[in-house]
Amino acid sequence: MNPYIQTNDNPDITKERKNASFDVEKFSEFYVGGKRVLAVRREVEKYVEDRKELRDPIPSAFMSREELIDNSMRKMVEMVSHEDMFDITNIEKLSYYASLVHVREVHALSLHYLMFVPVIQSQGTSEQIEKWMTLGLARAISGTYAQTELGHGTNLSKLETTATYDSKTQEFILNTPKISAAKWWPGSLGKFSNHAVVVAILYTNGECKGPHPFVVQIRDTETHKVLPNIKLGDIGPKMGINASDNGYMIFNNLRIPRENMLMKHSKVLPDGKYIKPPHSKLAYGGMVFVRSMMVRDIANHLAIAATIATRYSSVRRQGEITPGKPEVQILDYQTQQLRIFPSIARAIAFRFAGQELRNIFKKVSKQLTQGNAELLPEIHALSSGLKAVVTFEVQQGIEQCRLSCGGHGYSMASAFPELLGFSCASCTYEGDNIVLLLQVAKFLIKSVEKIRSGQGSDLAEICEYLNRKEARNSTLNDFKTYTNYDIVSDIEFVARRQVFRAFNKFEEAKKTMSKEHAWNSSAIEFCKASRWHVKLYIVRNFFKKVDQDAPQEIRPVLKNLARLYAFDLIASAAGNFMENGYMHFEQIQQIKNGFYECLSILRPDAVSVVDGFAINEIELRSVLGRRDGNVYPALLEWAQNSSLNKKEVLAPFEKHIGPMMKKARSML
Ligand SMILES: CC/C=C\C/C=C\C/C=C\C/C=C\C/C=C\CCCC(=O)SCCNC(=O)CCNC(=O)[C@H](O)C(C)(C)COP(=O)(O)OP(=O)(O)OC[C@H]1O[C@@H](n2cnc3c(N)ncnc32)[C@H](O)[C@@H]1OP(=O)(O)O
Ligand SMILES: Cc1cc2nc3c(=O)[nH]c(=O)nc-3n(C[C@H](O)[C@H](O)[C@H](O)COP(=O)(O)OP(=O)(O)OC[C@H]3O[C@@H](n4cnc5c(N)ncnc54)[C@H](O)[C@@H]3O)c2cc1C
Repeated sequence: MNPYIQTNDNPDITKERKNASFDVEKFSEFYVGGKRVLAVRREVEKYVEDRKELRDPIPSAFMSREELIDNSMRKMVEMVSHEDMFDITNIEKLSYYASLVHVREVHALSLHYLMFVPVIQSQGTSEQIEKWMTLGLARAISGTYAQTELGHGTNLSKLETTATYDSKTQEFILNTPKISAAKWWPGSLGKFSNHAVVVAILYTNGECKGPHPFVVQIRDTETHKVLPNIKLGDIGPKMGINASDNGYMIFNNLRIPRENMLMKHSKVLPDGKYIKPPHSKLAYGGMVFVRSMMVRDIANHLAIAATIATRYSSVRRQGEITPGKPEVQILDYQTQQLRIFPSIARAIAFRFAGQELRNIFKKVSKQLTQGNAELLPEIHALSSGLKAVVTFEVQQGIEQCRLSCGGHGYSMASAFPELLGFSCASCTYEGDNIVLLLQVAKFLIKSVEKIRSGQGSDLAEICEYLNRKEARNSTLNDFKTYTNYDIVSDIEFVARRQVFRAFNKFEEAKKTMSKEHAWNSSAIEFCKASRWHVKLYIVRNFFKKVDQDAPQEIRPVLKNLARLYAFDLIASAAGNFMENGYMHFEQIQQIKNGFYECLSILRPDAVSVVDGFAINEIELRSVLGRRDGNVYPALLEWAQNSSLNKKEVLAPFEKHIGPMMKKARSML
């Protein structure tokens, strides 16, 4: 029994659902992470559906910025008051609940829960955790994470906000020495947070010790007025995420107690003596945490976009394939499938990679709490790489899905503008993608150095392919007999060659210039190497998940999607595979044929696969993607929310165009 089939739905979409070759419910269970997870999601959905107060009174597209903020804050306070749902001991349930209430908004406590509280928890001493976490978890205070400045975001060592220790008073003096040092961008800083973890350059006993985190109260907890020696404000409207008051902050020699420096890893003793952390980058742990959370979350945005585009394309009829026959569903066009189906496959590939990353992150966090930072570089490289590759491809995929919906895709009713606004931001926040790819490259360099110095057996598992023996040619003969193992081996070959190419270029360049200039002159090759390394990880993980974990009933549909993903990857980088004859022209043709076959195998199942993503209507928030496929009446109804439709003749007409035309008529 397919729960998506209901009476009064658009007949085309119903027909699609009836033709599915697999059990949608089984697919959903596997996709979301198990039967129990799906049941919890349904329980949360019902809960939110039944409570009007947790929902938007009108579509958010029709709200002004003030209304957006008011509505978001109202929902946030309502959301947290339902303690059975907002249960911080059950992060899966809580984050799904929050995503249904807030959809694609960053609300006033997003940064509080995502960065302020976790950073205190991971970087604070037990006394600091006791003090700030108790207040934070009770929501007696609300905090944000203020690191980026007007002049510096990426290059943390050159941040300019200073925290100078005064041993006489046992205080830090926070200061913004010049305009470029103003904090700029932190979410919820502009108007709502009353505390912040501020990252500032520490000076003690006259020595600079680099960036460190400090807990700073920035507004009065009773009056909410900005505290003396601080200037705060909103930075203005952005491409998206406008319910959030991203803000600026300027300090004028603000004094805070010594106890406000988060001192789990590095410490400043009362006399100003500095104690180094066990690993110099432990203070960056908050960013690693968010990057590890982002991957699965942003993959879901691509799943949403693909759902909208697929459902809409199944009910939209335009043009003919056979002359004289009725207009076809646009999903039948092969070019439409090219625009949408790779996004369906990627959404799944990225979700599985995000799930795996979260599992690894949990393992590393446990080790870190026991003082073991051995796996920190590995998780930093993996989370940086996945964040960079996934956010970029999600953003590109959403745009392809938008284009596939023609004019209606451009309307806010489609949800694409807000999906795009969010995904564009995710390419930048938590580290610009290029910068993060270069971080991955540093990790790859170390692996190659190990191989070259005869320590190839000592590589992280994720880099073991770098030490495999070179094959001279791809063994691909016919795509039908091209096994998952062969596909991975061929992608490994290209990834390995690119990593060594970048490394060799770097080594060569170092002979004639400084290491830093050599690095810059090899950076494009290194970014390519990092991308291949990450994409290889994603493909391998996708196949592993399908071959080892997927239930038998849904394995064929998932296997087709995994192959579609891999064939697309190879076909769109054919040059890399053909270089030096590793693959020849006919083999690339085989890959393309395989890709075309994957598209046509997916076609009759496409609607059911996106149904299988189990995305609730509230989270979808799209007229084009609605489950019942009744798009046209819904678009007309949606447009009635426009304030322009409230009056028949608008004042600007009476004021400007009306008189102009009247005058023109009188002169004829
Ligand atoms: C409860 C919630 C539930 C669900 C939510 C789910 C999902 C969330 C989804 C959405 C989010 C929604 C809302 C949030 C919205 C916005 C939030 C945005 C917040 C921010 O943007 S905060 C600011 C982020 N800023 C950055 O990321 C800056 C990027 N820069 C850097 O990371 C670093 O500066 C650097 C890595 C580029 C360089 O650092 P450096 O100057 O110190 O460099 P060095 O050359 O000295 O050292 C490099 C050396 O160090 C290693 N290294 C670097 N970082 C790390 C690390 N983190 N861990 C370990 N090692 C690290 C690096 O590899 C080099 O090593 P080497 O040995 O020297 O080669
Ligand atoms: C919506 C949104 C929310 C945000 N929220 C927060 C927040 O809550 N708290 C917070 O502290 N910050 C926040 N930020 C800031 C964000 O983290 C930074 O914008 C981001 O880290 C990039 O830094 P930047 O803006 O200084 O870019 P820059 O570092 O100036 O980068 C600009 C360009 O220069 C290139 N570049 C820079 N350095 C290098 C290099 N070493 N090698 C090669 N190329 C380089 C980059 O690739 C990029 O193309 C937010 C940003 C956005 C958009």
